[in-house]
Amino acid sequence: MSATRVLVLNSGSSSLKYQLLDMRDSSRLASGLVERIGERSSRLKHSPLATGGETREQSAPIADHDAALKAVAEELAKDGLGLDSPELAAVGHRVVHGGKHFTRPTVIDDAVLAEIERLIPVAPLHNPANLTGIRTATALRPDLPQVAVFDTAFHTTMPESAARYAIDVETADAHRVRRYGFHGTSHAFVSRATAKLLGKAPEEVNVIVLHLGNGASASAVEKGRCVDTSMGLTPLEGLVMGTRSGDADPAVIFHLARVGGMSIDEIDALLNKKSGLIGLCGDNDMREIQRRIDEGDEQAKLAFDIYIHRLKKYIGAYYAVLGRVDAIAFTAGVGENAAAVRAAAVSGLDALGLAVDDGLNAVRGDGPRLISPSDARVAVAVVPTDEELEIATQTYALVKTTN
Ligand SMILES: Nc1ncnc2c1ncn2[C@@H]1O[C@H](COP(=O)(O)OP(=O)(O)O)[C@@H](O)[C@H]1O
Ligand SMILES: CC(=O)OP(=O)(O)O
Ligand SMILES: [Mg+2]
Repeated sequence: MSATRVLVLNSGSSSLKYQLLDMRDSSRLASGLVERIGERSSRLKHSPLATGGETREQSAPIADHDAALKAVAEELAKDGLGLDSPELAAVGHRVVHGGKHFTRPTVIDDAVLAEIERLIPVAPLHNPANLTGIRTATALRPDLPQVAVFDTAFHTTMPESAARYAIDVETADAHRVRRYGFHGTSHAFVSRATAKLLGKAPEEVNVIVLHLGNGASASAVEKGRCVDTSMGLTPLEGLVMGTRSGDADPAVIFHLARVGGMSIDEIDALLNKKSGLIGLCGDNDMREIQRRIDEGDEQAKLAFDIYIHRLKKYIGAYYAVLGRVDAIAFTAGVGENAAAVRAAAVSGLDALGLAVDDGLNAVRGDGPRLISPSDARVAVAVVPTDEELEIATQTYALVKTTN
């Protein structure tokens, strides 16, 4: 097969991230981002890496994900990398919710589309955007395989003891209420990269992965297989996130409805969009929170402390789930960049063999690196995630064999 390029689309609720890769050597030909889709201040940033050209930016209202992808296709075409290229082998789509049955990357057909659509109620921020990306890409290149790579796939190995909520089994099964987990492509990629950093095979190590981006989740990976993860039926459960509350007593919802007079939709928006760091201190960007803490802002400090407290609880919980831990890996925007978060998350955990070396932790770098003292019992590592590369790799492996 001569076509060796894969376009990867990662559609978020208000953003579209994309990369075009050549799978002969996994090199990036172009990458970019459309932000604030649906707002008046939308922005497209496109880096034509293959031509070595300057990054191009444009600000103009982009109404929805359909318009966003069409604008991206135009940018790619300017560099001779348009969707009409015969060198394009497939489009790989990040699909956030794949339910229980999609355990691997899947070529999208009508039945797959219908299933992704059926799952919208449990991924209302993500699956609609993913569907638009798929439909628009299909319209632009109907002959091309469109592949879905599911955030939930890596977590389908969780045992029932971790995947089930302790609620009435009949009701739960009737409505498919169970813990699915998300960010799986990242947890899979990072747990493998962590094993490699330790000079081991994935089957030889137990790793706790902390994916701390705007959305955040932890996972316990035993010998390469996920055995627990912090997100559940939806990406709302678990850690404190940029705008999501993470764990809260479910009775908070009844209370806000009965006593606070809020509707279910209002509570949904409150917990998903107006909680977490932004709800606690008005900022969801860890850089801004750290700047405010440095200036003595107590509200920002409390938000940080709540974020860290939750993170520590999950480290302890997954330590217990795994029994033996070889490494803890920090990844995504906060995990890769915020040294203060990493230091605070493991502080006081010496009895568990966990510590960071302040010098190593402060060093900024691009690749996977250890930040624990050389004699530490458990390795603590910073392992940059690359969801786009992982999606492209899985997509290309699938179309190479089916074409
Ligand atoms: N240099 C930095 N220091 C601290 N936090 C950072 C830094 N750069 C990015 N972040 C954090 O990373 C977040 C974005 O992470 P990312 O993994 O890109 O999220 P997402 O994929 O959910 O958009 C930002 O909201 C910010 O909190
Ligand atoms: C599932 C999820 O939370 O994704 P993101 O971090 O991209 O919002
Ligand atoms: Mg992300």
